[in-house]
Amino acid sequence: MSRIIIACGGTGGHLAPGIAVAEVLQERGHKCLLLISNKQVDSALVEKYSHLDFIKSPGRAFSGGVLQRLAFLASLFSSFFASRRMLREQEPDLVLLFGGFLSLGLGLAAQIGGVPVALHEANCQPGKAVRLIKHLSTRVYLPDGVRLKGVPPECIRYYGYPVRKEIKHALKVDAWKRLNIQVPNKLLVIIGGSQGASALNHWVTHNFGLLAKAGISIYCVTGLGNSSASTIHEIGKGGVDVTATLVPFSGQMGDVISAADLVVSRAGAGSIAEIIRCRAPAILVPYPYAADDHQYANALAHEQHGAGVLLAQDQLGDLTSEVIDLMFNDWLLAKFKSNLERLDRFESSERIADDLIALCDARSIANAEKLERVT
Ligand SMILES: CC(=O)N[C@H]1[C@@H](OP(=O)(O)OP(=O)(O)OC[C@H]2O[C@@H](n3ccc(=O)[nH]c3=O)[C@H](O)[C@@H]2O)O[C@H](CO)[C@@H](O)[C@@H]1O
Repeated sequence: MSRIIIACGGTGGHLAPGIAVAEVLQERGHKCLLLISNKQVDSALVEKYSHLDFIKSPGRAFSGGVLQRLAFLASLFSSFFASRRMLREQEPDLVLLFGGFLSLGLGLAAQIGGVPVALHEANCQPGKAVRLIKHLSTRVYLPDGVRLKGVPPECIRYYGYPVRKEIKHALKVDAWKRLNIQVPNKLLVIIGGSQGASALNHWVTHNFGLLAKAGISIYCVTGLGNSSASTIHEIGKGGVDVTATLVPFSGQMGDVISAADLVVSRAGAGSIAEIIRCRAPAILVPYPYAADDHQYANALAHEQHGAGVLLAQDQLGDLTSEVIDLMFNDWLLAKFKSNLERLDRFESSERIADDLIALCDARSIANAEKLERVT
């Protein structure tokens, strides 16, 4: 049995793949400890995974002015020393880092403590933490076609984004039933990533009247703290009741995405991988302030694969007509769906888990041989 510490908190896009890999490792008899942050979104996401072990760690993102940067450095120190203590107590065979601020302290502590580091980058434009830790890593998992300067090719694996096993493509009617919604004609699903997207939420409230007249119901995941759960009613064609359901957070993202005829989403790597898994044609609106514009790179790759459409946030004025055009274009939707099927990396979690186990085994063998030579 190997012991692996997984740093994956801070945002849903890091935490969800950490959970996906931990579940496979645990099923295979290995022990995982998942490092998460104090953020509300982490607590909401882990709620239903009581069979996994989570531990909260201090840490904050590298951003803002001089004071925030000093606070970041202070939190990096405290996370580094907390990680050193944890490594001594847990004696892991390996640490797996999903990027973000929680990865830095643990990555440095692991490197100094002689514990192998594996690193997963989800985005088509690698993030700061990943660029800093890449030199410490024995293994780096990258999205297809992405290069990371300075990492030897033998350390790189292209295994895709691990999607949690409960996120599955479901029949629309079954998903509607489980979400407890009535859809008289078509359903548009809006997802703003794990934090929600206020620009998309505003677009929903200002455009629902028009969409309802075109026969389009809405299910919108607004983000924690952005609104309370509510349902808005409009009268659609033929006097039917058309609804917009708003929920701040969902623990059923597989059903939410599968329920859609069309999705409008931010372009986080996690949402895109789940949109692919659930075969949902999507219009992606990248968050324009994401570090190094990585969401634009993610959305562009998705569009170039013929699996959806990229719409910049400064073109939100065109979104309503885009939605209405695409929603009733069965030919294009079918084309997107067949390309989505082609893009699915079904076995990402399993391949990463197998590879991590092989790395742990190789380390045990090397350690045993070293011990034999000494004695
Ligand atoms: C603003 C920003 O910089 N976001 C980044 C963040 O993603 P962020 O966490 O914003 O979003 P992602 O789309 O990558 O992932 C969201 C994850 O949260 C889950 N979820 C979301 C809402 C909800 O109500 N319930 C729920 O379970 C989704 O199912 C998914 O697994 O990390 C990703 C991975 O590095 C990046 O690609 C994103 O660009």
